[in-house]
Amino acid sequence: MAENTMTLVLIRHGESEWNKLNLFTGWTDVELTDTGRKEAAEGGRALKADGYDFDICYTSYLKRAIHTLQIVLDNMDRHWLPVEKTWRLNERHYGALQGLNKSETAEKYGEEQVKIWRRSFDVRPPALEAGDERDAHIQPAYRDVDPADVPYAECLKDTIARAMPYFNETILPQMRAGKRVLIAAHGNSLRALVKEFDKLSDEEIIGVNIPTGVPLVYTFDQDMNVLDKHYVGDPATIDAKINKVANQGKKAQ
Ligand SMILES: O=C(O)[C@H](O)COP(=O)(O)O
Repeated sequence: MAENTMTLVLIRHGESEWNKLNLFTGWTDVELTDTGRKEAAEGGRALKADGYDFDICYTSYLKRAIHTLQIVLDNMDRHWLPVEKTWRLNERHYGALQGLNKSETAEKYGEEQVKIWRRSFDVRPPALEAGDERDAHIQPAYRDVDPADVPYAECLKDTIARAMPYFNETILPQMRAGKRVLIAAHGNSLRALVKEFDKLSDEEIIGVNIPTGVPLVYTFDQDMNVLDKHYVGDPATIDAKINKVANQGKKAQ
């Protein structure tokens, strides 16, 4: 790649306890499973084996992404890298669906409705009520966030509206200054970035599913045109993981 290109690596957290149980998670702060920790370690080892290195890392306020990043850095022997955490890279807020099983929700409301809640660009899932125990307004992690910015439910459009300003104002200047950036985040906060990077239409983004724990490498020119984009790892394994995510909203067989 030419010298004035910028490299950015995205990684979705490894399998979480609620991915394993197939529950809508959103801002619920659940831990990685052993499988998730292994996925993160494999992601870190694959990056190191392919010669990647980083100068600065970003992650969300949610421990499944934070721990994924720590495991990746552990496997790259890069514990000392600066890490900035922001709620703006949190998973899309799944509102009142948080805690419900995706297949059971498809049995109850139909697969089409679940697909709309999971993948539509601008239809929000049902909102949480203020004061619900799942309401982020009453959680310590968000005590310094303007309450007006803390959602009760988000569609992808909302996630883009809170993630992209952070990307453009905080992350992109680092990239332009020549820093190699790693972002550990979530299925839908990464879909938000991918939609913008790849200039996908509201329809095209519906078909995009991000696998757990697999590094996704972007190379941009200085105008943020994508010069290259590829996952690091075995293509068949990655395809199987992508299909698994796509099928999580189907009724149980
Ligand atoms: O929040 C969740 O449930 C997952 O992290 C992403 O879920 P999705 O693939 O159903 O949107």
